[in-house]
Amino acid sequence: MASPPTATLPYLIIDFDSTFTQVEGLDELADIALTGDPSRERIVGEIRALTDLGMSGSINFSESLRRRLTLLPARREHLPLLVERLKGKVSDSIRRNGDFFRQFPGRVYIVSSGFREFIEPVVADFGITADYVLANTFTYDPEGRITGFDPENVLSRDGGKIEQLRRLDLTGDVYALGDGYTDYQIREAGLANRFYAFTENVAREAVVARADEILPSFDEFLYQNKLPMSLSYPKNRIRVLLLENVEASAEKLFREEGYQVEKIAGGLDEDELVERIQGVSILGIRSKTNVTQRVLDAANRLIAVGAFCIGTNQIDLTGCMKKGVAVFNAPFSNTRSVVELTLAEIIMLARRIPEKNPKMHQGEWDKSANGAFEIRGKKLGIIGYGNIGAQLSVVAEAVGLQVYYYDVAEKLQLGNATKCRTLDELLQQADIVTLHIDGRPENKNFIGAEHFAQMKPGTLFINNARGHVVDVPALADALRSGHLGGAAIDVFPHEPKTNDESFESELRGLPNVLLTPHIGGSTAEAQRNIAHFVPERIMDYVNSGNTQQSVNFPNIQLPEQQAHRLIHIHANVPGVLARINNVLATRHVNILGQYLKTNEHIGYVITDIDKQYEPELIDDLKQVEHTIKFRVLY
Ligand SMILES: NC(=O)C1=CN([C@@H]2O[C@H](COP(=O)(O)OP(=O)(O)OC[C@H]3O[C@@H](n4cnc5c(N)ncnc54)[C@H](O)[C@@H]3O)[C@@H](O)[C@H]2O)C=CC1
Ligand SMILES: O=C(O)CCC(=O)C(=O)O
Repeated sequence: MASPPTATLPYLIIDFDSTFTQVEGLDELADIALTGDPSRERIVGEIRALTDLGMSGSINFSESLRRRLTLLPARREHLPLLVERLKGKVSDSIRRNGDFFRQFPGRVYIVSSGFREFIEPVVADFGITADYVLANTFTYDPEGRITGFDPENVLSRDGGKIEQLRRLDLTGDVYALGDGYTDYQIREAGLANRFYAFTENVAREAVVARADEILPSFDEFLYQNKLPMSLSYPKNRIRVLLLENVEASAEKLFREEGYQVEKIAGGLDEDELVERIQGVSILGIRSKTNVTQRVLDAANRLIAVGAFCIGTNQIDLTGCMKKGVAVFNAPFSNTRSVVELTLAEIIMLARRIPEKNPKMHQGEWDKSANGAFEIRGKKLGIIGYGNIGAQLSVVAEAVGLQVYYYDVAEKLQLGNATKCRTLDELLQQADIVTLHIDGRPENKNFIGAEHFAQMKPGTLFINNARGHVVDVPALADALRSGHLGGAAIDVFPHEPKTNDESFESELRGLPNVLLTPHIGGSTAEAQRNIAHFVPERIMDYVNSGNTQQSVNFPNIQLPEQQAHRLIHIHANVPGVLARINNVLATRHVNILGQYLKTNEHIGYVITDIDKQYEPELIDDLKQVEHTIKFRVLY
């Protein structure tokens, strides 16, 4: 059996407000009762502040409760609405582990200073019956208005939870879980062996400081106590490191799933990353951080790298693969942004705006048509007809450019675009040359002096792809000599790691040259798209093993998981699958489904098996020769 033993569960005393649910019941009740009332925000705010003072131990609990209820204009008919709302706000990790509560009837008590009227129906969905809910009760006037609380109920008093626990007189181990000071007091009074500060929704300093353990999620409690849980590993133990100012929603998405996230504004150089990578399971970068073999050697827990951009040339993809690290990028999230910038640059260069704009700022009025032309009917040469090149082709035709393109790969010709069989053919006829090739190492200095020489005099040149694909000194020469009519460059072989570093390049100060700080993909839309796309791919990989869209792993889109899933990454040598299946057969494991895909370096096998298996199976599988990484998903 994979599931740990269940007999020895201690009694769990779990708080309700901000622990079982994400919110405080009375705050929500006030919010419902005051719908449409102009003073709603103020009163709810005052109630929240009083809740906080009571929970952190700053004022007496009974005073906090009394003052809140005085402010609360709620009625009996608001309660069903509150229950509905609270059912949707059960803490994520509690909801995830609903089966745990159903498995242990009689061992879990909800002890709360909140009110039975809304607690009972919420916890009933988890198999916790009314007998195991210890909470306050409201009092009402004849019209159904809530007037206060039953003063006879022990939980309405200061020290109420302690007294309630005394009366319960539980024998054996008792663990208290909650976010409030009164939950800690149960332990302080010697009525619980341990107090766990539950911080998934709120972390109160005074409470956390006194806890035996801090629980960022209920998964962590189950994991620490070797109790059956819905996840194979608590997410709060998985560290995510996000560099280079990745847009905020990425952090939010990871945090919502319970991951531990650290963010750094700039990029890190190799030495810095080597130091920071220890213990990190998921690394998020953009174009400036290099994931080298040295970084991979220092990475002891890395399972995935997210490139929050298109390019992945900054990552040693093969090195990652051989270490069982899956890499994901956002292959089209900023495509349109680069296309729009390129089109704008074509027009700006054609009108010599890079020269005219600074003059205007210096008070110089230089009205002339010299060297300025319309783009209509001009020949645009696109080198690299991938996602960006092809989309630019469509947009450029719409504004009257004649498109010529060159690509090493066979590409679908869009609209009226003309395919060039060789690079020379394109260079010799284009009025504007724009680069959209990828940054693979073989493309280093792809465009050099001999290519600039082949371009027509006055050609405009654009590089929004990667800095190292152009020989920059040769470009500077071609601009200085006046052979090129202008250039727009967004990417450079050496880019500052942060906005605090200065930008050095021999392109600075050259005429009709538009320089931008690698902002082709830096739009709100692109960053938002990327910040969703990449975390979703990575979390799907962590949760289900799905490698669809990975840039270095064999792509497998897996069906929904059946029972337990074994994820095995191994060196692609003959016989590994046979060995895996041999182990499964020897341990009499029933296979429900199996999926295998390989590439030149690794094999990726996913096996769905019945939940019932001997725990030794896992060690056996880890020991299969040529295993790189192995994990189990529940
Ligand atoms: N400036 C910025 O902020 C951004 C830059 N980029 C860069 O733009 C470039 C293009 O991106 P996508 O179109 O999404 O990539 P893609 O992979 O879809 O297209 C690249 C195309 O270039 C072709 N190619 C590669 N080497 C070539 C060569 N030597 N000669 C001719 N064709 C060659 C490939 O066959 C492919 O069709 C990448 O380098 C990417 O990193 C992407 C997004 C933002
Ligand atoms: O915005 C970034 O960080 C990099 C954009 C880029 O070059 C890419 O997506 O490949």
